[in-house]
Amino acid sequence: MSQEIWADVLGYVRKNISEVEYHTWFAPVKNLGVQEGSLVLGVRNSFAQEWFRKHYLELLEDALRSLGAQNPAVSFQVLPAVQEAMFMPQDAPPPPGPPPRSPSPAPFENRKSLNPKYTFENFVVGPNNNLAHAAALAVAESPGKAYNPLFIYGDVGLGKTHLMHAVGHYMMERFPGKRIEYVSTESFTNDLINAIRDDKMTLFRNRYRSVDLLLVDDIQFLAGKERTQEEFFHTFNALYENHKQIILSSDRPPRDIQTLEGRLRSRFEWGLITDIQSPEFETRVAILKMNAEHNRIDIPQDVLELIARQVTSNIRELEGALMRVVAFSSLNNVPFSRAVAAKALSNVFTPQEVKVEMIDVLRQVAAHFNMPQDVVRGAGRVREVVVPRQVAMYLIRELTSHSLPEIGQFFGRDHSTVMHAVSKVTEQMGKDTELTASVSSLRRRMQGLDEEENEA
Ligand SMILES: Nc1ncnc2c1ncn2[C@@H]1O[C@H](COP(=O)(O)OP(=O)(O)OP(=O)(O)O)[C@@H](O)[C@H]1O
Repeated sequence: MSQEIWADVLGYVRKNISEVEYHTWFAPVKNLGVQEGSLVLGVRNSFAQEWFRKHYLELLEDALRSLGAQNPAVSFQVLPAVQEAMFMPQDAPPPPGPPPRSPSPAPFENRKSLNPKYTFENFVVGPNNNLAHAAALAVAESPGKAYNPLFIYGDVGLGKTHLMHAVGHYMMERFPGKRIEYVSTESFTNDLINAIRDDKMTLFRNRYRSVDLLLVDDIQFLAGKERTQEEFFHTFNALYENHKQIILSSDRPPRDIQTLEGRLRSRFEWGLITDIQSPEFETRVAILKMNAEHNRIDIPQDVLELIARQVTSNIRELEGALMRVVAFSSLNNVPFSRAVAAKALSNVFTPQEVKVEMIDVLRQVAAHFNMPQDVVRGAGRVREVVVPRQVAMYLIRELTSHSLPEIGQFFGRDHSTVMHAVSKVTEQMGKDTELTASVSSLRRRMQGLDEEENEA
């Protein structure tokens, strides 16, 4: 997780200093993770340590602030000499900026590889995308036979590229040795331009016409490019006639792509056209959950739900929001809660008022005292149970607007029991240090970071 934070920090730094400075100082830094809210950076020697403290501390703190850290803290550690000697560039997190290019024969600089994350296993199926998913799976199982071409369209960030790559991965596993080419329409166009310029058209044609699976992203960008359309038309025909699979993605259906030649449009309609819509709430939560599990982040369901309510249309943004919340909580060293999530996202989205519910309080109190919720809410009369129950009643009274009888009902008691609990805890506050600490930490947790929120 701290790798994401570090990548964001580097992105920020890079925008604010020269390239030379960046490569001299920042490229060799090793991210040692976030410890107690402080970003720990490994540097090569004590000279570098001093230099960072003097020249870059503020910049790094600003970078953390931009990620939501309230009291940004950065510390430096000199790496042991051995580690330094072994400290090869590949140890460093991927630098921000364009992704490294995979080796490709000149003049085709634009060959892209499949993203390892974009597999069928990592794709959450919901009512918004189940047809596209089923079609992609069918194509992966019988390439060139099920639907050819498969045309997937939908708005930005909804999983079109993910599905295309999933077919690629599936085919690679099932049919090793098959040639798979993934290209954006822009890259296809650039390759064509380069091939024409360098007189390498035969190479270009061989490359695209000899594949078993051709994945072309953002085909809407063919609009208005006559020469590219012409070339793509021949590529398409060559592959189609040889029963090779073609999958195209676009932000709109073929009929809405302006200035697309009729013969291409009709070919795009030969196979199956399927769309992906914005995910509904449950699918968004499922996507967040899967993401969290993948990154081994233990984040409560209600926090995921809050994030899913904030970001409704674009899955890339949804994932970004989760990362923001995770970064925020780790940089400020506070546990996840709905209030923390709302705070982390308040710069990006309209702040949501987070109302504390009785059930939230019960859940947190039960977790704090390491006890099942039913027991806290139940009828037990031993002290181990009575204290947490009284604390829960006290905090509900303080943090929600429920009346005494309502709270009583929630616990299956009458209002006088609640009143007694509230005065009992009030009386003990300040005297019983353990209880005081428990109440304060629970309050903090439910209210977000600090007391000032109580007044808000
Ligand atoms: N159903 C899903 N389950 C899990 N992750 C998903 C799903 N749909 C999309 N994503 C994730 O959302 C992000 C954006 O998806 P992707 O890049 O495939 O979108 P796109 O539709 O191709 O967008 P663009 O039009 O910008 O190219 C990716 O990280 C992808 O893994």
